[in-house]
Amino acid sequence: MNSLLQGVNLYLIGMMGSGKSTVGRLLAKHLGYGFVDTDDVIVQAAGKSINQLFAESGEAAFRQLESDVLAQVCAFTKLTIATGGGIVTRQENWSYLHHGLIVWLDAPVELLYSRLQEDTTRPLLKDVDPLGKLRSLLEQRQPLYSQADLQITISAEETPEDIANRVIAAIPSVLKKTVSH
Ligand SMILES: Nc1ncnc2c1ncn2[C@@H]1O[C@H](COP(=O)(O)OP(=O)(O)O)[C@@H](O)[C@H]1O
Ligand SMILES: O=C(O)C1=C[C@@H](OP(=O)(O)O)[C@@H](O)[C@H](O)C1
Repeated sequence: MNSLLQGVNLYLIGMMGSGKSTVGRLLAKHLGYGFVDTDDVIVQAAGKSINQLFAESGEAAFRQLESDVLAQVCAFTKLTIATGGGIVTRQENWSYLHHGLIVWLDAPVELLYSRLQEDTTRPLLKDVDPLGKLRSLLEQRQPLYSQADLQITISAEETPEDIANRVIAAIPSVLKKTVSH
């Protein structure tokens, strides 16, 4: 385990497609941590896909489930947690996120779009203009994502392993900052 983190959870935030689940799994392995994807927990608990939940119960109901899952996950330590892209939009979620170290995977919308073009599992992208939708979501959420402890700006050339290594390398500097505040 990364002794500097001392079991503190790592929360990955960022837009859909930024790589939270992919990089999160690698980070968990590197840190000797468990891995949780809040979307997966919601799907398992509800017995429905995210698309079904949005269609049948609406986004507000999904957001409530998301907050419930986050609250439960926070009770554990030694976890890397890939959150859903919209988790930052509820103020109450921030008190949970701040239990751990918050890492923002910041990827350009064009890269998100290229990764999610063929994807049918993100209900918010079922839009006549999915690229425009990604742009407007990022514009709304950027001030929220920027409240993360650590911002990792991602380029198209980087592999998930490169990004995970960069997060690990940056952790000591963030911990120092947190202590000196
Ligand atoms: N660094 C990367 N390079 C290439 N493809 C990636 C990278 N990170 C993620 N992907 C791909 O992009 C898509 C979205 O990644 P995912 O981890 O599900 O993002 P998120 O959890 O943030 O929505 C997946 O198909 C994944 O394989
Ligand atoms: O950005 C969002 O509001 C959402 C992102 C998705 O998670 P990922 O960021 O893991 O794709 C999922 O929670 C849902 O489709 C809503």
